[in-house]
Formats: sequence, structure tokens, C-alpha cells
Amino acid sequence: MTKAMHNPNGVERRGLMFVLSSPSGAGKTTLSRMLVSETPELEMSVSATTRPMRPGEIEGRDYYFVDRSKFDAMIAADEFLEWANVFDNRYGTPRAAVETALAAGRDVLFDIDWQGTQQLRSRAPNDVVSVFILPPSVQALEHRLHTRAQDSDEVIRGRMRKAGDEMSRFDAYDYIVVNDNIGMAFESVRAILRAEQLKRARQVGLDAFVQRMRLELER
Ligand SMILES: Nc1ncnc2c1ncn2[C@@H]1O[C@H](COP(=O)(O)OP(=O)(O)OP(=O)(O)O)[C@@H](O)[C@H]1O
Ligand SMILES: Nc1nc2c(ncn2[C@@H]2O[C@H](COP(=O)(O)O)[C@@H](O)[C@H]2O)c(=O)[nH]1
Repeated sequence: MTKAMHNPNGVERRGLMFVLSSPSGAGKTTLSRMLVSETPELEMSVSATTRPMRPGEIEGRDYYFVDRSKFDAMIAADEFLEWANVFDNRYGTPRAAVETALAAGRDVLFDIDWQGTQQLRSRAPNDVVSVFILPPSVQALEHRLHTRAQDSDEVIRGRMRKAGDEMSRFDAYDYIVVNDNIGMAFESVRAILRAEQLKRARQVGLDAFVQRMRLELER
């Protein structure tokens, strides 16, 4: 699915699909924004959703906000790489933007739930790297949802009720990060991304790179 890109070190490598999941409010959006702003080769996948827009959200930056009939038409037209029902709404990853980014040799970041992660992994098992973000405590999670101040008390109660089930999905992920101190959590996520970019199997240009140096040494 992915094409080779050039690393800063000059070795070609395959792009990867970097997934962050967590119970609602654990910090995926915050970490995603930090990661994208510090990683030029990483592009955020913008999902489509039927959920109402929150104050401060921007169409096309945070989500594509669509109604249920548009969403279902997109499913019928096979426009999603994955989609799922989450908290009584539908969410999906538009296929075209992701395929364009990967074909241009970029990495793509996904803020999606466990169901979407499963679907991506079954499509591209070697290209998905998944990270599950846990909150430091239940109290901190609830506090964060309240201080974000973007959902009604009823919505927050619903998300807290589902947090236990969401958290139990951690064991299907490659890496687990507890987001207590945001700076430390960010450093952990960034280190995971960097290490995965450097995996030997992703650096598809290594043979050619080493071969060039060997030829030079033999001259
Ligand atoms: N380490 C942290 N310490 C304190 N507050 C944090 C931390 N990380 C994130 N937050 C705050 O917690 C709130 C929820 O974070 P965020 O929106 O990133 O969560 P999320 O996992 O993306 O949630 P959702 O799944 O509902 O979109 C935000 O107000 C954010 O600023
Ligand atoms: N399977 C998918 N899950 C998605 C997608 N986009 C977001 N999400 C997940 O939904 C919940 C709720 O998000 P919120 O913005 O309403 O708080 C959260 O777990 C997201 O990760 C998607 O395209 N596919």
C-alpha cells in the first residue's frame, strides 16, 4: 500500500500508518497536534463524522461533518478505509487522502478507535503501528473531559460509562503510553514513531545505500 520515501539520512523507506487510540479524553487529539506540528513528514488523516461540531472545531481540519445519509452514501461508494459506530455516531477514514499521502511517500497519523484500528491492521498488517494512550487515573480522565468543556454533562457521563470497555482494548496495541505529564507522553509517542521509521524492514533502500558505499570502497 505504501511507496518508498527518502529519510533525512538518504535511505529510502516505506511510509507507515501511525494510529493513536484511547478512551475519550485521555489526550489523543492533544498528542496528535503536537506530533504533526513537530514532524514534517507526518500527515494527519481527517475523519468524517456524523457527530455535531464542537465549539472551536473547524470543518476539514478537525473532521468533515456530514449527515447520516451522506455518511451512508460514502460507505456505499466504498470511500472509507475503515469506519465504525462510536458513542452513537458514525466515524470513518476517507480513503483517498490517505492513499494520496502514502503514495507521495508520507507517513499518516490516525486518531481512531479500536474498531477502526482492527480494520486498518487487517488491510495493511505490516504498515500499521498502533499506540494506546491510557489516562493516569479515572479521576483525571473525568476531570479532563469536564475541563475541555466541549461536551454536555450527559455526553460526558456516556463517555465515562464506555471508558472501561475502551480501556480493555489496550492489549491489541503495539505500544502503551500513560498520559500523565503531557511533555513526557509526547516524548514517548515521538520516540515510538522515530524508532518505527528506522525499522530495518521499512528502510527498503538499505541494500542500495550500502552497495553504493561498498563500490566506493573498492575503487
Ligand atoms: N497530560 C495531560 N494533562 C492534563 N490535561 C491534559 C493532558 N493531556 C490532555 N489534556 C487535556 O485533556 C482534555 C482532553 O484531551 P483530548 O481532547 O486531547 O482527548 P482525546 O483523547 O482526543 O478525546 P476524544 O476521544 O474525546 O476526542 C483536553 O482539554 C486536553 O487539553
Ligand atoms: N473508527 C474510527 N474512529 C474514529 C474516527 N475518528 C475519530 N474516531 C474516534 O471516535 C471517538 C470519539 O471522537 P470525538 O472526536 O467525538 O471525541 C474517539 O475515540 C476517536 O478516536 C474514525 O475515522 N474512525
